[in-house]
Amino acid sequence: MSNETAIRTEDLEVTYTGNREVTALDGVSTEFAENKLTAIIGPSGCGKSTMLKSLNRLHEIQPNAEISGEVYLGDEGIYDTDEPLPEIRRRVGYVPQTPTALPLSIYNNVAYGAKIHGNYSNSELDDLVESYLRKVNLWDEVKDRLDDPGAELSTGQIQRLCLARSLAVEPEVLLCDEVTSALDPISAEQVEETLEDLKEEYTIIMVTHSMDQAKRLADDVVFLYLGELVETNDTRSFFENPQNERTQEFVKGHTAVDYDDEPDEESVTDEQPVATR
Ligand SMILES: Nc1ncnc2c1ncn2[C@@H]1O[C@H](COP(=O)(O)OP(=O)(O)OP(=O)(O)O)[C@@H](O)[C@H]1O
Repeated sequence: MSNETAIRTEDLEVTYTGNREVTALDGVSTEFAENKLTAIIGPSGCGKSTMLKSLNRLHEIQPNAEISGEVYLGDEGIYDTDEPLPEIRRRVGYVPQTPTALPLSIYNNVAYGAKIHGNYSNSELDDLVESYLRKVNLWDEVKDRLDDPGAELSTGQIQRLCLARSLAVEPEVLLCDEVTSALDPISAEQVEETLEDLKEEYTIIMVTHSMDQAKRLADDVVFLYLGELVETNDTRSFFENPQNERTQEFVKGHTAVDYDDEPDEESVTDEQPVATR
């Protein structure tokens, strides 16, 4: 992974306190390359969502989360900083698993963040909305109904609308949290195609439960197990030549699909083991 680093973690540790204390991330140091798509994978409960959310301090919404270590966006720490939290979250956007349209028109769903963060004329906003809807391959489907409520779109269209809304505030990094798992297969494929296009231009970090999706989409892979970083590599090396024994065991159940091939329904298994402590 020799590319420029967009964002990196240093000794990142997240503990959830409460009745049962859980160390969800245990001193993870890793880096995410610029203008690449990196998949965070691992068994259920291994800390994938915690890792993703700590990259823009979203886990702080949970009052029982304690964090140490640092996340560097370029050279700047996002924890030890005077930068306002909304600005950090603009710079590192987040697209959740469940697509939700704001209770606004399709147009204003895209323009919403830009209106808050920028100072655009009406015609500039028109151009911005069109360009981001085009980027997520949604423009042709909605150009004649921009004033309709965003919520009237299909779930898959709403997920692409959410991507457009996140991109319209010009983030440096985009976090995608299982963004296709709530979608039907056709919508999921459309969102995958959109991510495929976007990764040429954006730094995308994606949590996925699907090994096959990671193989299809990701340039690099980060593998977590019980809160620890086990292995990170470019996707082909990771799946074809895993170095760590735990990685070898993890990918063993998913090696029936050829790296470059489309998934074959009979051979695909997206089931993942559950990590045991
Ligand atoms: N708010 C919370 N309070 C207590 N424990 C939590 C909380 N959120 C997550 N955890 C625990 O932290 C660990 C990591 O959870 P996390 O959701 O990051 O894992 P994950 O790999 O994304 O899981 P999954 O694949 O099932 O979505 C798990 O043991 C989980 O039970």
